[in-house]
Amino acid sequence: MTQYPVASLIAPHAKLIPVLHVEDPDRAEPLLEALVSAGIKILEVTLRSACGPEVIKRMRALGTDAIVGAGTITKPDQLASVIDAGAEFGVSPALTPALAEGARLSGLPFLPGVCTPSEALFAREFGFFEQKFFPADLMGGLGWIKHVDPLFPDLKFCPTGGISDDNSSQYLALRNIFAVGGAFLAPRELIEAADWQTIHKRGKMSVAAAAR
Ligand SMILES: O=C(O)C(=O)C[C@H](O)[C@H](O)COP(=O)(O)O
Repeated sequence: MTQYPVASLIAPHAKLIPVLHVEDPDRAEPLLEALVSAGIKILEVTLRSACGPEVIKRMRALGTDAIVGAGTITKPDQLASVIDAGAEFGVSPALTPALAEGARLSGLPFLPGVCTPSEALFAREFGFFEQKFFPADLMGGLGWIKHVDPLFPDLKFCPTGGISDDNSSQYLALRNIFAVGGAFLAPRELIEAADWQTIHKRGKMSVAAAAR
């Protein structure tokens, strides 16, 4: 069965994926620099804002070794614009047959959102062995991940929703987790305030907390 790997894009030292909401494209460059210099090597620019593709394009143009993906993909017709912008992977909060088919045809490494065992199997049937578990905190957190591990040993998850420095290392200690994601790594308010120093400082603290 075909796989659309995201985990293989992620170096072993880069297991934190900031989920970014950016409303002003001019924030793209300093935001990327603040995160990369803190040790963050992969990030997800969401399509919650209309300028998401532009932010991705500007981040890619900087030529850092950070891996830049697109998040909040909910419709197949959004795939072309993020691929054009240079997104290296895509993430959805949930999955439909049309989105699964679109993602598969696009060839973009893709992380579909799931939150039940049935959804995990549905995504697997489309060839997605790496999945976003969202919203992790509301749907069972660590317990859910531990329950599904023996049932679906071929699946790996990136929990998102309610992840923080207080629990990231507990999630990352589990065999079937390849990364965790979250807005905590660069909250929207700090991006809007252009507070790059705080984003950088917190990023470094988060990298250290995840390695505990
Ligand atoms: O935007 C998307 O595509 C989503 O699926 C939702 C985000 O991943 C979560 O909202 C992040 O959760 P927090 O870190 O708890 O804020």
